[in-house]
Amino acid sequence: MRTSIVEQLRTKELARGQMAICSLGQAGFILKADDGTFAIIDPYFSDYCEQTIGYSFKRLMPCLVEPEEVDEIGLSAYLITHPHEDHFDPIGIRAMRDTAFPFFAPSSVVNQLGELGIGGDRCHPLRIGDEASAGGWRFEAIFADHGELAPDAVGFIIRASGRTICHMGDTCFNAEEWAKLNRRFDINLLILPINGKFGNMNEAEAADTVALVAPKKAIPCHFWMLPGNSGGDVLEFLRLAETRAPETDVLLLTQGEIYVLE
Ligand SMILES: Nc1ccn([C@@H]2O[C@@H]3COP(=O)(O)O[C@H]3[C@H]2O)c(=O)n1
Repeated sequence: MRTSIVEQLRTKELARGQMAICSLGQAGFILKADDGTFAIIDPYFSDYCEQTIGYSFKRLMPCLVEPEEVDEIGLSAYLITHPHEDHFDPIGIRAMRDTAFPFFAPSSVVNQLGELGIGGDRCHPLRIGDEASAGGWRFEAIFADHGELAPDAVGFIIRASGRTICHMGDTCFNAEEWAKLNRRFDINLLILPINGKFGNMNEAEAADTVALVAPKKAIPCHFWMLPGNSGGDVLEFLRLAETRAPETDVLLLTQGEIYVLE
């Protein structure tokens, strides 16, 4: 029998300075730090999008990690970039039994967490520029522009194991803001959308983003999950990013793949 992804992550030995990154599909990732602690960002566990929007948002890839399995690893933090169904999954959150970890998210999400009965003491509303921490993890909410669809959307700088990750959330292209990220942070890994839908960057804009932010490594996301809201030509992204950002190592993760960031 195949070892579950959560068990693979739980037993993964990390040397000092390493961080494990596991893609859950769409914009979801589980992160493990070198002290053995975990954070999760934007996991889409259920079929909530299909239930609320219809078949154009039916998930094409099965859920690889159940919320109940995430309970077993004892999260340090749960991050949500904005309230859309494929990033903030109330079915998945309701299924979790672990009530010890805090949520970090924009106010619109925190309000909805309240409606799910998740108390204010566990919820930390963040606006662009706000910083927070949980155990050995440090977070900063950064610029994202998802337009009127999600006016308080954010991205996140995530720090642990001495590494700096940037998850851009859902956002359009903004050269000025990306140059600011480059000036402010030495980013080990950039995670960015390439789907080109609902205002998000497409593959060419995402490749330009990698060039402007100049991270050491980059991973595309938001493709191959929901027919109406994934997309983006991933091969074209890889080709363009390799040409336009030759200093950056651009990686393609399968859903469920665990990558160890050095
Ligand atoms: N018919 C639709 C189409 C889209 N949507 C939501 O719009 C969001 C745009 O960006 P996203 O965050 O990737 O998720 C989309 C849907 O939640 C929606 O709620 N109904």
